[in-house]
Amino acid sequence: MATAFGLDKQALTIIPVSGPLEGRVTPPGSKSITNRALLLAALAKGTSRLTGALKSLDTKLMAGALRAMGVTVEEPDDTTFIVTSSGRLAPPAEPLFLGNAGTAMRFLSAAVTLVEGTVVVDGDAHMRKRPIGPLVEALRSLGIDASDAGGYPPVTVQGNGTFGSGRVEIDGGLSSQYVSALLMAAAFGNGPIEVALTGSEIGARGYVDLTIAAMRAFGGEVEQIDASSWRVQPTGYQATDFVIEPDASAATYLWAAEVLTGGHIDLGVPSDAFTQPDAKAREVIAQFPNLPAVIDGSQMQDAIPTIAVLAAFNNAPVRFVGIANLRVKECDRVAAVATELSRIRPGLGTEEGDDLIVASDPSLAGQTLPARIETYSDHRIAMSLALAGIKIGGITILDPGCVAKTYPTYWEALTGLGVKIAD
Ligand SMILES: O=C(O)C1=C[C@@H](OP(=O)(O)O)[C@@H](O)[C@H](O)C1
Ligand SMILES: C=C(OP(=O)(O)O)C(=O)O
Repeated sequence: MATAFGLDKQALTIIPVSGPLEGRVTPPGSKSITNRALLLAALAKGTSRLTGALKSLDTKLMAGALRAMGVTVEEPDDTTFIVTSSGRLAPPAEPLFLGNAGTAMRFLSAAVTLVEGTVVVDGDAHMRKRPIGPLVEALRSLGIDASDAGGYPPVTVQGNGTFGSGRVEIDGGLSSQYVSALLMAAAFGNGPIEVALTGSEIGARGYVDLTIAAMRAFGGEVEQIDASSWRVQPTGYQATDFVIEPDASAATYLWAAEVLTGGHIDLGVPSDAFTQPDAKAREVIAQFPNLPAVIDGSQMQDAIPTIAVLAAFNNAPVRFVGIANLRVKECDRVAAVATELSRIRPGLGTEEGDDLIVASDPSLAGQTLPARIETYSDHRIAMSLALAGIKIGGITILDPGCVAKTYPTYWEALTGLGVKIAD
């Protein structure tokens, strides 16, 4: 298959647009929902058909890991996975390699406890800097033989085919994915399992809601006991056909491109149809060029780089709060956004503690400010900073292929809207 536009280039330069961006772009399927559905389908006996799915690096890594554990994952077209499973995961011949896919790494670290045998769950050099200690501790508290490398991947699990029973506590402050991972595996307990948060903080709660909705779609029984605990019944999962909605985080770039250029981009899906947390960004983005002075990013974390770049063109400065865990995403996104905005104009982005402050300047639009943007292997840094290039001349995005993690056709989406991109 031909490489999607720009993925094989070392750098791309965005040519500013003079008018509004108009057109129709449907974002790819949700990464979060696709990787939940792939796992749940693999844990269900029978065949599940997942449509509207994302085909990207993160979902290919999840699918590859499931195949390595004996699950049949077919791909009849660009948006469908057909998953056929015995309902059990077989020991893989080699360590599972999950690149920098946080969902795959965290969800599988818990799910491989259902394998009878030893499984090593590993990622790339970036993933090996993303904490996983709280999840491994939680697994151990259930009596599971699990270890990590000083709180980071690789994770080694000696599974015995079940997930224990009783109550497991987890601090979801660094990542809500730990909570989602435990909830999904908990359907294989020896009895009901209660999953309880220890800290009051838990990234974006909306991701736990997505997990619960996906579990229920695959026949799981999970009830919320109170604001910080859930009970999962030992039902396992049932194969089903499942439709995946478009990715709300991907949509944020299109919503931002729309307001930045005063255009109209039809995503083919109404913004209130999304169930993912980042859909909350739509209301915030709609306030441009009068974004709030303080934006709490805790419930729409992946949208913050997008809104931060938009904020550079806002009428007044914006402080982003509640974003400490952006420091442990694909890269330290607080530092990366501050550094790269300031590469465009010194002082445009600054860090204050874990807050990010964007010193807005509407007159940036129309200027030529050559900058070679480092992307730190982080798709969201590439995709968000590219938005600056729609209004400012001379913006070059290095390693543009990193968008393949979640949005391989991103550059095509922009060119399809009329944005000119040079090698
Ligand atoms: O559960 C999920 O699908 C996700 C949860 C969030 O991560 P954390 O829970 O690590 O904050 C988000 O940033 C990530 O892109 C996807
Ligand atoms: C944080 C992200 O991904 P993950 O944690 O799934 O690697 C993201 O897609 O922005």
